Amino acid sequence: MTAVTQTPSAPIPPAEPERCPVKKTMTLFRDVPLLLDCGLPLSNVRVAYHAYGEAQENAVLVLHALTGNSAVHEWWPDFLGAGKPLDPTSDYVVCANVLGGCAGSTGPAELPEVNGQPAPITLRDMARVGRALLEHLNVKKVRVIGASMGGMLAYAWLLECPDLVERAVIIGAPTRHSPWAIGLNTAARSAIKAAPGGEGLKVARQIAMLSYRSPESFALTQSGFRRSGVPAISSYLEHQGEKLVARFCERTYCTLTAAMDAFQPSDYELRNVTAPVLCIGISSDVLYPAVEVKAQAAVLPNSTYWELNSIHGHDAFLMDAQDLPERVRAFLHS
Ligand SMILES: CC(=O)SCCNC(=O)CCNC(=O)[C@H](O)C(C)(C)COP(=O)(O)OP(=O)(O)OC[C@H]1O[C@@H](n2cnc3c(N)ncnc32)[C@H](O)[C@@H]1OP(=O)(O)O
Ligand SMILES: N[C@@H](CCO)C(=O)O
Repeated sequence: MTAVTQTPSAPIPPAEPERCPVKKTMTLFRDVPLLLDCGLPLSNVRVAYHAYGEAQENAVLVLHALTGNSAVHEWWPDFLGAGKPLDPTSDYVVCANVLGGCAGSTGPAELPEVNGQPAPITLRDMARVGRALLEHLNVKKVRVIGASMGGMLAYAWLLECPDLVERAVIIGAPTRHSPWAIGLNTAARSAIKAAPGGEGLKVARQIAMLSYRSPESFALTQSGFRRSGVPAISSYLEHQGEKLVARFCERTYCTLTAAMDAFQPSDYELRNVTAPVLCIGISSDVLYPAVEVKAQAAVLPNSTYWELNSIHGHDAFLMDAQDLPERVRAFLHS
C-alpha cells in the first residue's frame, strides 16, 4: 500500500491547529488494491480527514456516526478543545469520513458494481481503510472513540486491528444490530428505493429521527401545534427530512446502514478483545436500549459500563452530554 497526499485546500498554521481545522484528502491503495470483504478489489481509495493537534505516533481516533463527517469541531464541540476529552493541545486527534461516505471519501458511486448496485462494504473494510490512513500518518497506536455507527465501527477496529487499539470508548452502540435496528434500517432503505431522488431519504430520516429521540423528549420539545392544524412533531420531522436531503446522499445512506446491519460479530470473537473498553449506554435510547448495550459490554473481558441518564434518547450524546465528556476524558487519558 502506498499513499499520496493531495494538496490540502488551505495550509494549517502550526501554532493553533485546533482553531484552523482543514479537511485534507489522501489517496490510498494506489499500488496494491484493498480487498473488500465481498471479495472485490478496490484501488485508489480516497479518504477525507481532519487532524487536530501536533502529529504524534499515539493518536486519538474519532469515528463518526451515520450522517456525521470528519469535522469533529462542527458536530462535537463539547468533546473537542483544550481541557476536553479530545484535547488538541496534548492529543493528536484524527477523524476520517468512512469508506462509502459522502463527505469526501470514496463513496458508493466509486465502488465496484455487483448486479448493478454498489458492492456491499463492511465496517471491517472501513477499519482497514482507516488503518492505511494511520500508517500514512505514521501513527502506531490509537485510542478510539465512537458513538452510534461510530461505536459499532470501534468494535470493528477492536476486532480488525487489535495491535493498534490501546483502548476504546463506545457510546450508544451495540456489538451487533438487533432485529429491531435492522428493521428500522430496512424500512428506511425501502422508502429510498420506493422514492429515489430525495423523497425517500426524507422519509428515511423521519423514521430514524423517531428512533434517535424518545417519547419523553418529544413530549417536552414537540407538543402542540407549530402552525394551524399541523402538529409540531409533524412539522419537525418534515424539517429534519428536508435538512438531511440537503446535506446527505441516499446511496451512502443505503450503503452505510447495510454495513451496520451486516455487522454481526460472535460473542466468541468479542471475548478475545483484550483492550480496555468503556461502554456507555443511554438510559432512554430506544434504538440501542441501555440494557442491550450493558449486556453486550459484559461479554468483553476488560470492559467498564457507564450510563448517561438523559430523557433525550439516542442523540443525547450530541445534545445532552452532561458529565459524559468528563467520564470519557478520564478514561481516554488514564
Ligand atoms: C458521533 C457522531 O459522529 S455524530 C455525527 C454528527 N451528526 C450530525 O451532525 C447529525 C446531524 N444533527 C443532528 O442529528 C441534530 O441536529 C443534533 C442531534 C446534533 C442536534 O439536535 P437539536 O439541537 O435537538 O436540534 P433539533 O433536532 O431539535 O433540530 C433543530 C432544528 O429543528 C427546527 N425545529 C424544531 N422544532 C421544529 C418544529 N416543530 N417544526 C419545524 N422545525 C422545527 C429548528 O428550528 C432547528 O432548525 P435548524 O436546524 O434548521 O436551525
Ligand atoms: N444523529 C446522528 C446519530 C445517529 O446515529 C446522525 O445523524 O448521525
